[in-house]
Amino acid sequence: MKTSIATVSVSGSLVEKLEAIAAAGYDGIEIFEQDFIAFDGSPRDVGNMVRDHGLEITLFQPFRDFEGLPEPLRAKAFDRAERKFDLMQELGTDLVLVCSSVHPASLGGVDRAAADFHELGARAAKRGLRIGYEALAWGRHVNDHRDAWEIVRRADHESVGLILDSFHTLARKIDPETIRRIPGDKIFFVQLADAPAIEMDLLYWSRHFRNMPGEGDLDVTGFMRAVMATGYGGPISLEIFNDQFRGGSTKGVARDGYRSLIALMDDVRRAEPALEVDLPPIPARVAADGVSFVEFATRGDEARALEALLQTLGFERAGNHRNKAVTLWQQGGIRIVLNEEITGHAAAAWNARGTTVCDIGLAVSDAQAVVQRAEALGTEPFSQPIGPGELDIPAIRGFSGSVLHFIDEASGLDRVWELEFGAGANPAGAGPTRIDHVAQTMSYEDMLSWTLFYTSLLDMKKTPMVDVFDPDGLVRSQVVESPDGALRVTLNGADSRRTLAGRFLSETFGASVQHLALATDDIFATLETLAARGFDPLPMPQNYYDDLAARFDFPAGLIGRMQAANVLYDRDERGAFFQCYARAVTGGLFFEIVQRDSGYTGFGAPNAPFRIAAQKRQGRAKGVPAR
Ligand SMILES: O=C(O)c1ccc(O)c(O)c1
Ligand SMILES: [Mg+2]
Repeated sequence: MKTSIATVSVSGSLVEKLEAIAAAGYDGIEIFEQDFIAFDGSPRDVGNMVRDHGLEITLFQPFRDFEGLPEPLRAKAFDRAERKFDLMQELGTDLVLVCSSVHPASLGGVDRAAADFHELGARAAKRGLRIGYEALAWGRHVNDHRDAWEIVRRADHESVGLILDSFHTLARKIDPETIRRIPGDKIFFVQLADAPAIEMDLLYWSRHFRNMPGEGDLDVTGFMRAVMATGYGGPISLEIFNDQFRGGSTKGVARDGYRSLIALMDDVRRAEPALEVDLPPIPARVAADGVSFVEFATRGDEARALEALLQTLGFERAGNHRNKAVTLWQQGGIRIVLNEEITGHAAAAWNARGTTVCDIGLAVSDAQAVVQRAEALGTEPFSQPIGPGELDIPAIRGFSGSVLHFIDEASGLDRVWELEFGAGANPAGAGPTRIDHVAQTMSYEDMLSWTLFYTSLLDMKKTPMVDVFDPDGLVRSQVVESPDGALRVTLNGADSRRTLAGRFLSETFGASVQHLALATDDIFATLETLAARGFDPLPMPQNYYDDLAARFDFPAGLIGRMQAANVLYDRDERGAFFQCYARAVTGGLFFEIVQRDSGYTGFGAPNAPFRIAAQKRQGRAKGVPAR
C-alpha cells in the first residue's frame, strides 16, 4: 500500500513539508501547484529534492476549468495543459488531477466533456503521462463521481481515468457503494479527507474544515471499503484543506495523518476481510478495562500537600517503591502514585510543570499488543532503565511529554504493586471505587490530535463536542470513552488564556490532566466519611440550588442534602448525576467525587460554568490569581 499526502495538508515551506512528510513514513506526495509556484527553484530541483527525501510525486494538481469550453477558450485550455505537461515531466510525475470545471463559459454535456478528455488523453499519452478526472462537489456541470466516471468511460482512452475524493462524494451524501461498480484499473488515484458534520456551503466546508480520516464525522471507512472492492491498488493519499492545520505543527499534522491512514486501512480490512489490503498485520484495538493508576510527579511541600488531600479523599498509603522515592496511595480500585524521584521522566515533568500527572496506566487484556499497535500507527514507545526487581511495563508517549503505560493480568504485570511496592489488598477507603473519568486540558488546536490518538489506538468512541462557558471565555469539551465506560477521558480545549483551562494550560506549560473524577455508589455517605477526614469541598452558592429546585422535581429533603454537602446535580434521559468538587491543589489540579445513577452518560457539563466560577472565587479568596 502506497501512502501519500498532498503538500497543502501541512504548514511550512516546501522543504519543511517534505522533511515532516518523509519523517512520518509516507511514500509520496501530491504536489499542490501553489506550493510549487511559491517555491524559488526549478521543477527539476523540486523533483530531485522530493526524491532525495525518499518520496515520490504521486500526483500533480489541480488543473482547473478544462472540459466543456467553447472555442477559442477550448484551444487555450489545451495549450495550458501542454505547458503543465512540460512541468510534470520536469518534476518527474506522470499523473495530473483535472478537477471538474467551474468556468462560467463551460458547457454541459457528457459527450462533449468525454471528447475533450479523449483528446487530452491522446496528447498526454504521447509523453507517457496520464490524466485523472475528479468531480468537485461544487463543479458547474459535474459534481458527482458517477457523472465523472461516465465521462471517463466514454472518453475511452487508456491514459484517462477517474480520481475519487472521499470529501466530494460523502459531503454530497452520495452513496459510496456506487463506487463498487467502477473497474479498479480505471481509478487512477484516491484522495481521502474527513470533515466534521456542520451544515455549510460545500466549497467553504471543503477548503477550511477537512480533517484526517477518523477526526470528522464522514464514513470514510465505508468509502474506502467500496474503493478497495474495485481492486484499486494505487496510492491512498490525504488531501486536507484545514485552517488549523495550515498554521499547526508541520510534523504533528503529518504524523496524525499517517496514523489516520494506517488505522483506516486496518479498519477496512477488519470490516471486510475478503478485501486485499497490502498492509502488514497489526493488533486490533482493545477496549481498556479501566485506569490502573495515575502517577503524579511531585516534590517537597507540594508532595506533602497532595498527600494531605489524598488522605481527606479517603486514600491510604499502600506501599513504598522498593528502589525509588515513589509511594502508592490506594482506595477501592483506585491507585495514585506519587513520584518524587530527581532523575528520569517524572523529574523532567516536575521540572517543567511542578506537580503534575506525568503518567497514566491503563488496564488492558494484552499490554504488548497495544504498544505494537501504537508503534504501527507511528507512536513513539517509551522506556526507562529497569531497576532490580522491577517489571518492564510496556509504555508509549502521548503528546506534550505525557506517557501511558499498559498493564495486563495475562503477563503478570498487575503484580507490580505487590512486587515493587509490597502492597497487599486494596484498602476499602471511604467509598470511591474507581476512576470515573480523567479530564485532560489542552489547547483547542491539539484536540483533534488527542481524539485521534485515543480512538485509533483503543476501542474508544468520541461523543459530540460540547461548549463549556467559562466566565472568561469558551472551553470546548470532547469525550472519548470505551464502549462500557470503563475508560472515559474528557478532552478540554482552551482558546483563551483567561479561562480556567487556559490558565491551567499556560501555568503547566502544555496539555496535561487537570482533574480526576472518582466514582462512588453513594455520594452522601462518602462525603460524610470524608468530612470526618477533613475534606473541604468547593462551596456552591445559594443561587445554584434555587435554580436546581426550579428546574427539577426532587424528593423531599434531597435539595437540602445536596446544598449542605455542596453537591451538584444533573440528569439525562437515563438517570441522575451527583458531583462534588474538592478545592484545587497547587498548579490548579483538582479532584471531584461523582455518582452516576441508572446509566447517566454525561459529565455534568451544564454545571461546569458554576463550578468554574466557584473555583475562580476560591482562587481570589486565597489571594492567589484565579486559575
Ligand atoms: O478546492 C478545490 O478547488 C480543490 C482542488 C483540488 C482537489 O483535489 C479538491 O478536492 C478540491
Ligand atoms: Mg480532491
